[in-house]
Amino acid sequence: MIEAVTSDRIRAAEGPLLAAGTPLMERAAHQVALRVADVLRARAGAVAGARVVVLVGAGNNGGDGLHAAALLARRGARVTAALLAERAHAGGVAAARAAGVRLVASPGKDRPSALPDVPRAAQVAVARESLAAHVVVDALCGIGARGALRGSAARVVREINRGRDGSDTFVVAVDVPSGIGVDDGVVPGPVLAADLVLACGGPVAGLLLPPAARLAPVVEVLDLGVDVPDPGEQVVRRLEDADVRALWPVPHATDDKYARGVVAIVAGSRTYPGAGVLCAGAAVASGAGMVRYVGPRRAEDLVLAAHPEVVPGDGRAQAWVVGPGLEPDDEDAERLVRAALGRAGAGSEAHFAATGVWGSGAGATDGGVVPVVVDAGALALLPTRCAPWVVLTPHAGELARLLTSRGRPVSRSAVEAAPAEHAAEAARLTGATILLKGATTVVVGRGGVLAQADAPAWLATAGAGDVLAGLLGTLLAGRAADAVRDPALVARLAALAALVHGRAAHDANPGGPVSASAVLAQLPRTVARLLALPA
Ligand SMILES: NC(=O)C1=CN([C@@H]2O[C@H](COP(=O)(O)OP(=O)(O)OC[C@H]3O[C@@H](n4cnc5c(N)ncnc54)[C@H](O)[C@@H]3O)[C@@H](O)[C@H]2O)[C@@H](O)CC1
Ligand SMILES: Nc1ncnc2c1ncn2[C@@H]1O[C@H](COP(=O)(O)OP(=O)(O)O)[C@@H](O)[C@H]1O
Ligand SMILES: [K+]
Repeated sequence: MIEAVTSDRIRAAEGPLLAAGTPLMERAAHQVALRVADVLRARAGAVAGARVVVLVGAGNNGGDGLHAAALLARRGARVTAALLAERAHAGGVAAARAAGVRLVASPGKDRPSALPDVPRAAQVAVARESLAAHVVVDALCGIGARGALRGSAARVVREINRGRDGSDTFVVAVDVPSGIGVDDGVVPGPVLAADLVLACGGPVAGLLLPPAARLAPVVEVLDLGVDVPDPGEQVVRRLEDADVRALWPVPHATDDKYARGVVAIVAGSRTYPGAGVLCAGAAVASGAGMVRYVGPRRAEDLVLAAHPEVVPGDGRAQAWVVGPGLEPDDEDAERLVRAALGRAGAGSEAHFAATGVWGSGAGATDGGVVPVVVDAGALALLPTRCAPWVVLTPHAGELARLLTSRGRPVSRSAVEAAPAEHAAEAARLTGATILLKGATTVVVGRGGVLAQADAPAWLATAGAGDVLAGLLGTLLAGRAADAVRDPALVARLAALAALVHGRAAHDANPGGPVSASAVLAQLPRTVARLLALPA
């Protein structure tokens, strides 16, 4: 599991070390130079003679970049450092100059009036040189960044981005891709997408959160000897493949189908029967003890034809999945959804306030409270407050509608610009655990925030969400008693579903298109592969 914290935690952890004179910048620069050298060897054959451009900002992030530039120049790389702010780290400039780094001082705020035409030309020259380099090091700003990139830095990044399509420039970002919201993952202006991020001491939350996460697909942590104390809930987590085994409900030798967990599904309609087929199929394929299906006759016939192990009709279950492919104004479906939501229990928060525990967990196996996954059409049927083992699985448009219906009018694009913030708002307003789908899926529940970026973009295809809902139903049914006792587990299981869903999409056809049915068919093998990994 990767844990990322807010930037103030990193600063607090670094403070005492810096006060004691620990050379953190030298350590960071040394490790950045080592990793850039690895990349240069892979891309240019050798460090000596390889071309590197370091984009340097005003603060210590720029200092890291300049010291790394000096180390690379001493190993024979041809390094240009472009100073793109009105000042630069003095020690770093001296080290770079002494090592033979070519320093390009962009005309910053202090110079434009003297040299009216040069700024633009200099910016274009730096961008051109960057696009021709073997590696560009982004050391414009790190955790000290506030708001969108400004000034020359912003203009050079825009210029590079304009030429980047079709160029194979490899960008190494020091600490973060400069200009992302380091704590909230927003992308308020131009940012250079990184191929590799070298996080100094520990990753900040913004690296894992959408939309910034897509600009930081590979994050490596540089060990600077900085110990970040337990951040409590001020943390963003990402499950990794090695976490699957500890969380997955693997059957015991003595289990029967009921002990393993029954999932009941209310999905599919006369108009959208396929949603029922995909959702029920995913619950079967991910290993439910038994799957029940309740829906209109045509959908039921199709579900049973595709998955004869599904049991038609209502009945006891350890988890419910409601909503995929339901039609609005279908009174039968609405009644079933409300009944399922009723089984999750609404008075749970009062119980928690009175006792300090969420539930006994007993209900999950004796017909009492059970987890419920609420997707698509059922999102409009929520009670005022939900228990945290109710998991809502909206995409951005559905979350916008949900928030708007609760008196927080917001557009889909606003949700997409700040997914974690809006998911947290929905969790506060409803009490439920929120799984907000997207290229990076964000889960907000008790115990904090998780962000998973495991899926190829090919997964953005009709029906993929129905598969995810069925898969999550199986996980919640398999661990229903634990989930009701410990709602932090609910959020982890939701993130686990997103991880396995994304991996199955990849495994089904690496690098190429996948259908929702192909993801479903791949689930058993992907689960087996992940369970075989060492924890
Ligand atoms: N605290 C430390 O001594 C260490 C810090 N390290 C590095 O130092 C970084 C933090 O350094 P700083 O606190 O100096 O801050 P940064 O270097 O991250 O950024 C602050 C500087 O960037 C400018 N800036 C802020 N927002 C900007 C924007 N939107 N557009 C353009 N310029 C902007 C500010 O004017 C300021 O000069 C870390 O991210 C890490 O890379 C590492 O060297 C390890 C040790
Ligand atoms: N760009 C993307 N990259 C990777 N996965 C994506 C991307 N966009 C969406 N997804 C995933 O694809 C699935 C789409 O689900 P959803 O929108 O509910 O589709 P449907 O309602 O048709 O089933 C979700 O799991 C989502 O996280
Ligand atoms: K940076």
